Amino acid sequence: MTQQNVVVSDTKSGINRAVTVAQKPPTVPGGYISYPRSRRVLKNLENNGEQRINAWVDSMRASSPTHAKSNPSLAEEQYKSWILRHPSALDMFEQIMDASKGKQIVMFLDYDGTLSPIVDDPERAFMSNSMRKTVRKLARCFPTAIVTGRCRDKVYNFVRLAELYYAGSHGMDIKGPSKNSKFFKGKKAEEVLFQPASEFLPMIDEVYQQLVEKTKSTPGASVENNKFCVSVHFRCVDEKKWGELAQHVKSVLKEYPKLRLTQGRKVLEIRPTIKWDKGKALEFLLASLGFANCAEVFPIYIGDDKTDEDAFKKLRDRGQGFGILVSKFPKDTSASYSLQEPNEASDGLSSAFGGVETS
Ligand SMILES: O=P(O)(O)OC[C@H]1O[C@H](O[C@H]2O[C@H](CO)[C@@H](O)[C@H](O)[C@H]2O)[C@H](O)[C@@H](O)[C@@H]1O
Repeated sequence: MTQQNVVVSDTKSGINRAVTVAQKPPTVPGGYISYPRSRRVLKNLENNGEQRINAWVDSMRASSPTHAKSNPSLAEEQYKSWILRHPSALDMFEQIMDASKGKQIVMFLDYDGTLSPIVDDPERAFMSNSMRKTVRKLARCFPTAIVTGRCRDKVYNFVRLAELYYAGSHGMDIKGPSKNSKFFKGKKAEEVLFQPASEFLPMIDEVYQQLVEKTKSTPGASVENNKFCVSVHFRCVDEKKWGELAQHVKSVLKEYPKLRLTQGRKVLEIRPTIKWDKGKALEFLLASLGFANCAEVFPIYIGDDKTDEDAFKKLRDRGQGFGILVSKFPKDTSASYSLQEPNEASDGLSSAFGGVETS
């Protein structure tokens, strides 16, 4: 990423600033466990071509709950051993609170699959009122950010809380709350707008149009324009057609070496090749809040899919705070803890932080 691509009102936040590891992760059972992660970034399609697309389709099949259900006893065994390594955040509440004592908690929340349940129609992934209440409560206590693959405006329309930070398009579109946020008053934090991929906008629009055209012939496929990235949805496509749809995506992308593919839940996401992801967005937001080199911060990131792993990993590398993966099924993850579903996340957050005194 070059300096001229950056639009940032907080020049002190240091996008490229090194962050020191100031503290060890909490030593509770199931704390940071290092797992070899399957490669999820399908980069440079021209070179990696066929095999990678096939590997992605295979991995999507393998991680589909339908396949887990085909061998329930094996699935149960695997889950038991996984949950020992990634215990429920609800059960570990006291340990988590102990580890965060005396530190400033900063909350990072993914949207789809974390704050809202996964549904077939991405336009109808609404957040419940009780979840909104919980997030509002959280934001009164801690700086809170939504970090999502969605376009920032769209996710704002779902969440409708002005007091939050929003990092849309996988962190390529970050906007902070207005200056009257309580976390700005007399503090180091500054208002922020950050769009490191703005030069890609025309290219993304072009690719979006082409993908819409190319995928028309695949029943159930849909394409979503997330401003700095594009999602091609597989959820409503017959599994037998996944390979074909992935080939369509590949055929469009081969003309755009400056774009790359990542994988989410039954979705392929097309985004600029800049070195930016949810982990970098987390780091950027911490720096914007004045916590770049601070040992007294305790970031908590809750997310459900592969793109959230960059943030989980960032926390592990910083040795601060922890990640919570929302999943009913065992997944290779750098998160420390787990929650089963968005409802659990709502209940957990509400009971965990509902009574916490604001600083
Ligand atoms: O980073 P996230 O907030 O998790 O966003 C990632 C993608 O989420 C959305 O897709 C997912 O949720 C849809 C609605 O429940 C579901 O239909 C789809 O299968 C999931 O992949 C969103 O529509 C995508 O654009 C985001 O990239």
